[in-house]
Order: sequence, then structure tokens, then C-alpha cells
Amino acid sequence: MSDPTRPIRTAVVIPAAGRGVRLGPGTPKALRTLGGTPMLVHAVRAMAASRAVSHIVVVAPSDGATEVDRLLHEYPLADRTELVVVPGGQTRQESVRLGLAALPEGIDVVLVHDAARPLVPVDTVDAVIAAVRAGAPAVVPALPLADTVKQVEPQPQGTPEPVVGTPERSLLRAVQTPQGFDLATLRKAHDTVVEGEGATDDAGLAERLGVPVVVVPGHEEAFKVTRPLDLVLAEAVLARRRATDGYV
Ligand SMILES: Nc1ccn([C@@H]2O[C@H](COP(=O)(O)OP(=O)(O)OP(=O)(O)O)[C@@H](O)[C@H]2O)c(=O)n1
Ligand SMILES: C[C@](O)(CO)[C@H](O)COP(=O)(O)O
Repeated sequence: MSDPTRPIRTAVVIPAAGRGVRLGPGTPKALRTLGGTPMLVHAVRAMAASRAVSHIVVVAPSDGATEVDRLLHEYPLADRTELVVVPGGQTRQESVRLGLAALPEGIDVVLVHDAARPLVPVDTVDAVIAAVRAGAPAVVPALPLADTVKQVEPQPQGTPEPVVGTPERSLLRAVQTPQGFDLATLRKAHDTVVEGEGATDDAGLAERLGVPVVVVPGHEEAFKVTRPLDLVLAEAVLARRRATDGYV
């Protein structure tokens, strides 16, 4: 029988094993610097800033886990947070699954957070954790869209794509990370849904099992560094924080 007096334990898996092809050639994306500090270090600090987080598993490029481990130990965290680094996989889904396998016993709530979203504010992290702790099995932070969205019929490159519809924008949300889950729910989703079924986020795997997913407000600064212009924005946000908030 579970002990209702045992504190809820929350861990984070940070997939950081991607190459960053859309950012262009160079160092793997998570290790590129923002304001002189690797993007991954910003992401780890963003998670460790939540007092609820006791464990962090970083999923590193499979050929670079030892170097990533060494690098992260150059940037110590508060004593309350344990950090481990494991090698990742060929896809984000595989990397997250490998991260989940490395969690210690006794974790109740897990967040999955892209290393590529290094500037998510701690209030967003805490809002996701609070919603899971309040009983939601799957929680995503998200924002309304600023652009109108068209559904198209894909064509070979160079051929204009016919529009087949315009979804009602007020019903759409752009989803961010960290996404939060009851650990048993996320493990089951990763064990059940096979790779290649089109889920581009962890909540998408849970949805395929019929698990209800709820949205909490995301944050503009939780954007994903995907293309070169995102790096320009990230540098600007970081510079503003350093000038006004004493952010390191
Ligand atoms: N095999 C992979 C692929 C992606 N990721 C991680 O998943 C997050 C979100 O992925 P994305 O931003 O798409 O990163 P990349 O896959 O690196 O980008 P690209 O598609 O441009 O190569 C990133 O933190 C990335 O490191 C991962 O851990 N393992
Ligand atoms: C998980 C995610 O960041 C939510 O928006 C996104 O789906 C990752 O997608 P990508 O194709 O790996 O960039």
C-alpha cells in the first residue's frame, strides 16, 4: 500500500541528443553556447530552479555522454538536485525512453524538457508540476497561435501546395516543454506506442493511449531554439535577463 505521508518526488528527463540540423552545421545543438554558456547548462539550471525537482537525467549524444557529464560538472547545481547523464538514441522518442529507464526508484512525477528550450521560466515549470501533483496524468504548457494556419496538400518541392482548409485558430495551441506526467502513465505510453506513429511530443504518445492531457499557460521565453534566428532571440532574452535580473 502506498504511504500518503511520503513526499511526492519529481524528476526531469532532458533530451539533448539531437544534432540540430535546422540550426546548421557545427557542434551538437545542446552544446552550442548562449551568452558563453552551453544551451544545455541553461536548460538544466532552468529545471533545477524548481524546488520540487530532485533528480535530473540528461540524455546526451550517444558518442558524447562522457564529455557532457564532465562539462555539466563544471557548472555545479544546488545540493538538492542529483544529476546523471546517459547516452541517447536516434530519435527524440528513443532518447526520452532511455532517459526514463535511468530514473531512480521512487519517482512519482516526471517532466520531459527539451534542452533546446533553455530559457523556460521557473514559474512555467512549477505550474506544470503543480497540475500533475493536483491529479492530471499529463500536462503541457502551450500558447495561442499568432499566425493563421492552413492545412495543405503536400507537393514535390517547387510546386505550390493547394490549401485544403483553415483550422479555427482560437482552438489551436502551440505546445512547449516541460511536459509533465504521472511517471507510470508516461512509461506505459513509451512502452506501448511504437516509433514512427507520428507523435512529435510525449503528450502525443499519452493521447494515443486515451490519457487525458490538459494545457496550462506556456511562456514566450520557453520557445525552442530550432533555426538560426532563434539563437538571435535567445541571446537577446539572455542579455536582458543578465542586465535586469542578475541571471547567470
Ligand atoms: N535523437 C534525438 C533527437 C532530438 N533530441 C532532443 O529533442 C529536443 C527537441 O528536438 P529538436 O529541437 O527538434 O532538436 P534536433 O533533433 O537536434 O533538431 P533538428 O531536427 O534540427 O536536427 C532537443 O533538445 C534534442 O536534443 C534527442 O534527445 N535525441
Ligand atoms: C516536444 C516539442 O518541443 C513540443 O513542441 C516538439 O514537438 C519537438 O519537435 P521537434 O520536431 O523535435 O522540434
